[in-house]
Amino acid sequence: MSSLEEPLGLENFSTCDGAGWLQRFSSSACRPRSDDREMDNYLVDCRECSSSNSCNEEFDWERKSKDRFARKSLMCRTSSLGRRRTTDHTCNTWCSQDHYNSLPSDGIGIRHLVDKVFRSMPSHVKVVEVGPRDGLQNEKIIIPTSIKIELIHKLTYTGLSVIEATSFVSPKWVPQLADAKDVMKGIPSIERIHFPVLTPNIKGFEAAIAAGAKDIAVFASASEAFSKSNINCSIKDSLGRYRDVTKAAKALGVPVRGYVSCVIGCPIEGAISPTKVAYVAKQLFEMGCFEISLGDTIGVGTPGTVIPMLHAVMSAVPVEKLAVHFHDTYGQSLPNILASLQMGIAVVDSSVAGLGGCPYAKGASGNVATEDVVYMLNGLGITTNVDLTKLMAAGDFICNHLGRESGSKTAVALSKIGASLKSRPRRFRLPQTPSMRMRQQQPRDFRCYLSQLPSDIGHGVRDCLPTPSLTIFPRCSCRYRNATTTPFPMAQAPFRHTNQEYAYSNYYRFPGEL
Ligand SMILES: CC(C)(COP(=O)([O-])OP(=O)([O-])OC[C@H]1O[C@@H](n2cnc3c(N)ncnc32)[C@H](O)[C@@H]1OP(=O)([O-])[O-])[C@@H](O)C(=O)NCCC(=O)NCCSC(=O)C[C@@](C)(O)CC(=O)[O-]
Repeated sequence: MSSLEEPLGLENFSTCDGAGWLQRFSSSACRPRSDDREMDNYLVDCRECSSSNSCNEEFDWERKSKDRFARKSLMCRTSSLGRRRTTDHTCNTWCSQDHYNSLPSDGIGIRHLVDKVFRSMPSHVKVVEVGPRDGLQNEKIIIPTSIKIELIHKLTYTGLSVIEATSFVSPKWVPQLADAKDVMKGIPSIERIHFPVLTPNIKGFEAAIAAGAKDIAVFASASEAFSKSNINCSIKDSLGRYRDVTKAAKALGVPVRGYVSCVIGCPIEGAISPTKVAYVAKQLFEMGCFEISLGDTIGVGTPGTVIPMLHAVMSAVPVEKLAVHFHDTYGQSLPNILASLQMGIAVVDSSVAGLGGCPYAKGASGNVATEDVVYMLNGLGITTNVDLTKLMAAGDFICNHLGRESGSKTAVALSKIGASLKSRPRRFRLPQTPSMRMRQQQPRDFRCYLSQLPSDIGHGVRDCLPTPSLTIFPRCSCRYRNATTTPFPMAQAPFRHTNQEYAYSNYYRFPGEL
């Protein structure tokens, strides 16, 4: 038995039916037993401590940070209009990275406080967007290729550096992604963004390369039963196939990402041993995958089961090569991500608007929503380079098409706040000039300004450069014309509330005469 296969003592989960289902994945076995005196004493101590004055010192930092927070939001609500940031930004203030850059005056920032509590958190997290692939693969009604391409385009404006585009799998198995080749044709060529595609075998790999893929991913499972139902072969056979794929990819200099699915539980087998996960992850890593994404495919994990799994995998694969991929079936994704970050993981997979589910994992809900991940990371002062407003616009787009509400709590909450702010009278004064006209003589500034506009509108205007003019009229309506004065289709549409604010806050920053 190799060291990888040595038991960690966690694989003896009992298998049970019905109500026992949840227990199969819980870590209740790790909780203190009621007869554990030491633990009882500890709990009593904590309770006393939290209600006694003697502990004031320990909790002082917490109170101070609350005070600062309250002061800051008050400042935001009352600050005058001549400043760069407009006042009415309650929701933006909460969720933007800027909030964490403007630290409290005594120099102790939120990031510092976060560091004190969560010691080994990364300062930057790479968010891997899997919405166009994992998010859409389970949709029953076939989504037009043009919509998939448009979604990818919208995601490219958000700052994401990895957007998983599609899969080159059998169309009989996943009909939704039968248009993989056509999707690839519509993907923009942007240096800084990677668009990996899933390939289950050498046939898929060849098709992906022929379609122009520059990054690929292979997907194995830690569950024997799931491997058979998902890719119709055993774990051993799948690893054999992936060796061929990684070899072929290496010859072409194509980077390969490896997935391990069912890292906590399997819809057929139940709980999965961390040692099995570590074994499959190690195999993928050794065959040349540059990153291993650990997928809780059916979303049954909690920090209590995720931590031991990560612990086992980290003994086989360096932590900087690991990513986590959570589905949100039981609402545990964010705590699981937080636990993973604390263990040093700095790559998180997620899906815009929480789209998703695996066709071969019944009951698996969507991936954790990218908006929720970015909101949490912003809150922790961890950078992602992802623009939440643009992300929400991409989420709105696909949700409108699918005719359903976003699966992101952040997106739902922020759009509700946006809607209620819209109905309130505006607090800020408009600029002195009744209209601002930016002409071509300032092409650089103009472009810079446009790049800050909401992506769908900014993109359209950029298309008609170098001869556009842009006029922002009071009352926050925005119109575009090109040189031939053809009205731009988006021109008539007034900005949505959040976008209005966005445009105005940037207006104050815009250099040059207006
Ligand atoms: C692996 C196979 C192809 C085996 O499928 P199979 O039926 O065993 O394969 P086969 O070799 O017997 O071929 C059957 C037919 O499929 C064709 N074929 C064979 N390969 C390909 C290919 N690459 N692309 C297109 N066509 C292909 C092949 O040419 C043949 O066509 P026919 O002669 O009948 O006309 C199939 O089982 C399959 O496509 N499975 C993919 C299922 C899938 O995509 N599942 C969702 C992935 S999500 C996941 O795994 C979890 C993850 C990654 O998201 C992480 C997480 O959430 O935790």
